[in-house]
Amino acid sequence: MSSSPQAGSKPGSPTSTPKAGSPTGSPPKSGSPTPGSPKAGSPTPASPKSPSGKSTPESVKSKKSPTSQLQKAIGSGGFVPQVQDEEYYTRPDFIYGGPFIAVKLPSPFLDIDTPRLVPLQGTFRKSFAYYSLKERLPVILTKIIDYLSREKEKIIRDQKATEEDVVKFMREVTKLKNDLVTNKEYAPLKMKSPDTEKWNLWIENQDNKKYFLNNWMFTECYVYRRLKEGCELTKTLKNFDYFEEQKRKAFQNNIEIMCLVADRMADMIAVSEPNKRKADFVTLLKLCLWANRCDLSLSLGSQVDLIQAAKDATEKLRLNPPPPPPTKGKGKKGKNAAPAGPIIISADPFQMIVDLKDKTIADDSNKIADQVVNKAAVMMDKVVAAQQALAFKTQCSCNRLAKQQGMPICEDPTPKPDPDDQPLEPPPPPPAAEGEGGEGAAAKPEPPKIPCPAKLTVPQTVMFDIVCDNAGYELFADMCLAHFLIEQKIVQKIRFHVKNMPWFVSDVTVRDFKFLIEACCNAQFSQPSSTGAVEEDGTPKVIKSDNLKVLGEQWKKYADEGIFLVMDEDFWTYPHCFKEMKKIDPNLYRKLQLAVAIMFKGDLNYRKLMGDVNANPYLKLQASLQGFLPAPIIAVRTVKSETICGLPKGRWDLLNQRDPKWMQTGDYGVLQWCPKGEALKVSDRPCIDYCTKCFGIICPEHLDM
Ligand SMILES: O=P(O)(O)OC[C@@]1(O)O[C@H](CO)[C@@H](O)[C@@H]1O
Repeated sequence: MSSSPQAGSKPGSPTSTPKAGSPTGSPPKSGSPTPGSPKAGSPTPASPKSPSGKSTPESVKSKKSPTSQLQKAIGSGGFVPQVQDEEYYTRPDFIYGGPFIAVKLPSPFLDIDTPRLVPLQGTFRKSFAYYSLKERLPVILTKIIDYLSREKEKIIRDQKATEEDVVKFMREVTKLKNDLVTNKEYAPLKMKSPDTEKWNLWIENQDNKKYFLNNWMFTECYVYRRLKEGCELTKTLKNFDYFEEQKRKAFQNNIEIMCLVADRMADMIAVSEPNKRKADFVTLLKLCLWANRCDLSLSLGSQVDLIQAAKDATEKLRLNPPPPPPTKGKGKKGKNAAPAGPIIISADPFQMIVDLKDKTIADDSNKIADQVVNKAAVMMDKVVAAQQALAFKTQCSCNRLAKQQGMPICEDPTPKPDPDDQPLEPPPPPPAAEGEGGEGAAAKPEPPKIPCPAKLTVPQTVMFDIVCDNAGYELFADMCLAHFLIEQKIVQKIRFHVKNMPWFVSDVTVRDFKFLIEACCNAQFSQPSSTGAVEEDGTPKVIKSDNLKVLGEQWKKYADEGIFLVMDEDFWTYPHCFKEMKKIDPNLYRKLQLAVAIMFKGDLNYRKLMGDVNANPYLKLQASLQGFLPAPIIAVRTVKSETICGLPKGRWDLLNQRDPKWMQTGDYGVLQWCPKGEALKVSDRPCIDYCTKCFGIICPEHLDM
């Protein structure tokens, strides 16, 4: 039997998840034994090749014998189901009076790519989601188990942890991996943490609770949240970052590239005429784009060495040169021709930008540079005007707004002085200042003038936001852009949004942010160039970290002064796409509305912008955002999953013809711009601090707005 659906089977609606795999509509039953379940957790060497040429560990391969037994049972007509598919095919059913026999059930897995506008899911066996859940994520988990076992003593020493806790965490990861590869249902979180109830409710509300059969976004985020829970369940590993060692190595591996960039920064931040300033802005945007290749989750935790990667890419091009552009008409290159591309990819980060020009398949960088500068100038005028006119509304209205919303009014829990304890004689009034009322007039202390966040419609400073992706070189590149925007006086503050837990292997946490600044300050690198840079006399150039240290020192100052602000709001590690932010976290949405523009970095953020569906590649970015318009948006990402928008007509089809897996490699990039942002109005709900630090009298000061 073949489980492949009809080729032309209709995709679901953009919002509805297709009832995966159950043509009858009923969800497949679980709980029956899964033949040939892989032995979870056995740390494993790599083996079979993935679509992108990566290898898979032994422990996640389907075992030969059960699969071939199964193949016998179902006949050889269809594809051989993978381990986690099997329970749907052969559930032992008891026939009254007879033996247990295998019963064929319809498979929930479809042998197709993700249909257009349908959420990315492990259900679609030709998709990167399926491949990622089956091959990538188990390897990432196996590597944690390997690391815990290999470095146990060091972890105990560094984390001041007990051996018992390391073993406990290892067991949790092993169980998680086993649950994933055998496609179990999500287990609720057990450890009481501030977000536990929310997560358990979200799990409860999923139509399909199985790892492969629910939306890829939910499953992946859930796996990273469960990893964190593995640590929360211990006494001594609560703050342990199991990816930290990999992130630190990644920084070291790319230090030469960072030195090269730092050497150019002095020239870029110096006062310059508008054309040069624009060209530098564009260059830095592209640097940020290609730095997104340094993603340790795509490389399954293997180090991404950019110099080596450039050499590999050159070799790949040599073996598989791009076809020449079609000669249409007078031999002009058609607008949508498959890119011819260069034959050498330089390891020099600035040359790389030029070499990869044809791989930047949507490039709004010029528009971004122009419009961010213009919008920032307009905003600067408003901010200055509001400050001069003292136009910020400082009277707290939160009690009124709470009443209006039908919310309970919050009482200040700080104990009030007991009137019975008051001295009988009131203290004499302080002497009135000159000109301040008549004799005996008590000088009322002036309440501090703090703008009420619920009433802010103009930010207190001009801010540019970066929703960060990976630590190490990618964060370094983001900071270079931030530095440029500050030194060129385009904006006054940069808000870096990072994750509050170890996330997708290499995502930035607050600790990584601080580490990068410290590591730049302390860098001590001096080596002959490995990118082929030479002095005038032809001798290899010695690359040094002097300018990198200068950058580090400046960033430290910025961070101390609040000009660089790092924020790790919970929403970034929720399993939700951004179109849901306004409903789930209106305070964060409101904070973002105060930015002059928000740059979203990386593939995962891009997926969240697209609603994690296989988007229409020819629809404009603004329409693809499905209403998520807190401020003008810049999407910067190397393509590592099957969703994209805003391509010129025909481009997606051409790229697909050439290589159906082109969206999985990270070889292509987009720099896209949506200029529209929703205007910020006075809020109809109390401020973000209501009931914690604000009790309707004075709103606390906000440095992030
Ligand atoms: O966000 P990033 O670092 O650019 O990429 C993260 C990534 O490797 O992980 C995601 C999920 O596994 C994929 O979509 C993507 O390939």
